[in-house]
Amino acid sequence: MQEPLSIRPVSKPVEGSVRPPGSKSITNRALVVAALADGRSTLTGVLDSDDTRVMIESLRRLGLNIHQDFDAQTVVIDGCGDCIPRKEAQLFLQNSGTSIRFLTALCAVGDGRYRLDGNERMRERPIGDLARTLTALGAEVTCENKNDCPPVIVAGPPLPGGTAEVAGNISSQYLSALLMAAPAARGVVELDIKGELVSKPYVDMTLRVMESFGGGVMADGYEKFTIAPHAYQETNYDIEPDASAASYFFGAAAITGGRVTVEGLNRDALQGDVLFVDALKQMGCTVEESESSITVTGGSLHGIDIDMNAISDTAQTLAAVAVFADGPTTIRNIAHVRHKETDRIAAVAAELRKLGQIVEEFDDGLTITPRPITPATIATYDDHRMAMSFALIGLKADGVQIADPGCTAKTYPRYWDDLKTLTGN
Ligand SMILES: O=C(O)C1=C[C@@H](OP(=O)(O)O)[C@@H](O)[C@H](O)C1
Ligand SMILES: C=C(OP(=O)(O)O)C(=O)O
Repeated sequence: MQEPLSIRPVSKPVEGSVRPPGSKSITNRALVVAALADGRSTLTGVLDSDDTRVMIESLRRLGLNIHQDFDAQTVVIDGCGDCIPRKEAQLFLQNSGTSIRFLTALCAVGDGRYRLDGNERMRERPIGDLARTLTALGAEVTCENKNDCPPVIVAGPPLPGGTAEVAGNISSQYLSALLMAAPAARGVVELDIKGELVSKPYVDMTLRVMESFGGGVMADGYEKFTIAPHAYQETNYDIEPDASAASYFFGAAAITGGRVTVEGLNRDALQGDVLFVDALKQMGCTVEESESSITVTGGSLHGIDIDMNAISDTAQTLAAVAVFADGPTTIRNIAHVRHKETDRIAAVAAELRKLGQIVEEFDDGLTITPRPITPATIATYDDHRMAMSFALIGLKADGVQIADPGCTAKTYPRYWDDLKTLTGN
C-alpha cells in the first residue's frame, strides 16, 4: 500500500480541458462481444486498468487470441464464434464486477468446466441470482461456498436456452451478462426481469454495443428480453472516454468555481453517467455542450434532493460536491451501491463525518449537511471512487489526505497525473 497522498488546495479556480481514458464498461463489453464474434475485431480507445487487464487475461485463459498495445489503446481479438476454445480454465477477476459477471455468462456458453474467483471483497459480492438464471436456462452454475458469492463453478452443457427470471434489484450486470452471451446459446433465450431494474442506462449500453457487432435483442421496455441464436460480426470498434471518470473533473470545476471541459463525450454517449452534469446544473453550475465535449462552469452551489439510481457510480462525486453547498443534499435510491467495491453509503458517511460533516444515513441513501471542514486522512476501502471523489474536497479545504491512492488503478491508473495536470497542483 502506498503512503497517503496530501491534496493541496488550489490557489485559483480549476480551468482547462481533459480527456479521460476509455470507458471501463464499454471496454469490457466490447471485449466479451468481440470474443464471441466470427473473425478479427480491432478495438480502439481501450482502457488499460486492473479491471480490463483481468478481463483480457481471462479471455486468454479461455483460449482467445488477443494482441494488445496499450500504448496505442488498441486490442486486436480473434473471436471464437460461439465456441470457447479451452475446456477448462481458472479465472481470477480481482474485484471487477463487470468481469466476473460477464465472464460467468460467457463461460456458460462453453462446453467445459470453469472456475471464476476474485479477491476477498469479491467473495462478498453477490452473484447467486445470475448463477440461478443460467441454471434455469440449462447450464450448471454454482457458487462453490453455497453463499451466493464467488468462487463460481460453471460446467457444461453449452447454454441450451429457454425462459428464465433475472433479478433486477441487486445489479444490472446480471442482465447485461446474460444479454451478451445469449446469442451464443443453442436455443432462444427469454429473460423476465424480477424486481425493479437498477442502473438501467448500463443495459441500454449493452444493447448498443451488441448492436454494433450485429447482435439483436427484442426488448419489451425493461421487463422482458428475447434473444434468438445468431452470430456477432467482426467489427472495428472505437470506445468513448469514461464518463464516470469525467465526473471528478466536472466536480473539480464545481467545487473550485472553475471551468472544465471534458473532451470526447456528449449527451448521446453510451454511458448514462454523462448525465451527472445535470445534477451539477441543479446545484447551480452551468453546463455547455458541443458534439465532442461537455463543459461545466462552477457557480454558487445549492443543496439538492436527487434520485441517483441510474448514475450511482457518480454518487460519491456528488457527495464531495455537496460539502460545499449552501444547504443539505439528499441522495436517494442507491441501496445497490452497498454491494460494490465497498458499502459505499456507509463509507461515504464515515469519511464525511471525519471531515466534520453532518451525515444522516438511511437504507438507500444519505443526507449531507455541510459544516466547516476539519482536516482528515480519508480511508478509501480499496474503492477507487472513494479516492477519486474525496480528493476533490482537498482542492478547496486544507489538510485532506487520501489513504492508499494507488487503488485508483482499478479503473484509472493515471488519475493523479491527470488531476495534477488539470489543477496545476
Ligand atoms: O454494467 C456495467 O458496466 C456497470 C454497471 C453498474 O453496476 P450495477 O448494475 O451493479 O449498479 C456500475 O456500477 C458498474 O461500475 C459498471
Ligand atoms: C461498481 C464498480 O465496478 P464493478 O461493479 O465493475 O466492480 C465501479 O467501477 O464503480
